[in-house]
Amino acid sequence: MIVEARVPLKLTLFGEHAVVYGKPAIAATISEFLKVRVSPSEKFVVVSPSLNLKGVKVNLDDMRVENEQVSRLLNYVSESLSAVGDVPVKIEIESPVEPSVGLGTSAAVIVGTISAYSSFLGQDLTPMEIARKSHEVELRVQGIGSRMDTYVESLGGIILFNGNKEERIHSDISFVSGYFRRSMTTAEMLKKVKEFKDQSVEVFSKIIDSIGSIVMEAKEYMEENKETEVGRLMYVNHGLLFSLGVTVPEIDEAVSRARYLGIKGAKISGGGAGGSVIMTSDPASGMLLRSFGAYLINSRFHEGGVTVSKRTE
Ligand SMILES: Nc1ncnc2c1ncn2[C@@H]1O[C@H](COP(=O)(O)OP(=O)(O)OP(=O)(O)O)[C@@H](O)[C@H]1O
Ligand SMILES: C[C@@](O)(CCO)CC(=O)[O-]
Ligand SMILES: [Mg+2]
Repeated sequence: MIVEARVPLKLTLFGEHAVVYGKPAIAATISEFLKVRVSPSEKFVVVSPSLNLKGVKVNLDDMRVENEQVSRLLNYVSESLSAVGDVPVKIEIESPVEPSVGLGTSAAVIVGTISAYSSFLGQDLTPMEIARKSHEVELRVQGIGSRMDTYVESLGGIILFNGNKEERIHSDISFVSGYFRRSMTTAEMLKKVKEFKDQSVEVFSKIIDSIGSIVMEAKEYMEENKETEVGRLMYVNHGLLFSLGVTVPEIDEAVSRARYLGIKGAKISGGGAGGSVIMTSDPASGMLLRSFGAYLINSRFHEGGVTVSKRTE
């Protein structure tokens, strides 16, 4: 039997980083999907072409990979497998984007592996059970992190995370999005933000309080389809992420240029240090992102979360 999980990637519309410290945030699943296939095997095997591994040392006695960097990269997969079972399987991961681009690829690998492997073993988990298990794994691997990415990709939709509640939002506002290469992973950026917090407790607290206020205001405007107001808050949210040290020059320049060109809103999206940028939908948005060398993605909202299909060989 082969089991395939199809996981929508996500955009963070508002509130990244502040959400890790208990503030609200809004994330949405989009029409780009990472697939995880599980099939029978005598040993655990992981195949993931988009990881683009170079310079890997292999122990030829048992063909074991001996490389700390590789084991770190595969941590999300291996921890997800051990959270579910110990029957050896082959895992194939097919991603539409490069790893670590601010689109919740880490969460997608976890949600996909947990969904497909549990279904392969005959355990039928509900979307909420998948979300909870996936969050535990992401937190274990990263050390710091909120439930936002794993939950939104398990449950699907545009979701406001507020305290311990998830609230679905409906909005007709659409965004254009692209990504740049990143200089560090979300896990590394989360440590940097934590250092900021430890160095300037009061300033940090005011910044994340402001981000929290932006999120709650943006939620109302999103539901009322007020694009101009949503866009204005995107620029403010971006400015606060700049203050936290999460942005990079190419994204700051693209966001600043977007404002100069009259695009209603633009901001970085996700963990930062490069990664994704979102802009309100405007013919100039796609052109601008392309001119800065971003890879455009399909950011149309997708309603559903992870889905699983089974077929016999
Ligand atoms: N195709 C893949 N195959 C295997 N592992 C992957 C794949 N894509 C991502 N990963 C894992 O996820 C890690 C990237 O996670 P990271 O949180 O930095 O990026 P992201 O989830 O895309 O961004 P964000 O958290 O900001 O949304 C990689 O280092 C790797 O361990
Ligand atoms: C930066 C962050 O807020 C979003 C990453 O997609 C991290 C998290 O919520 O765990
Ligand atoms: Mg991630």
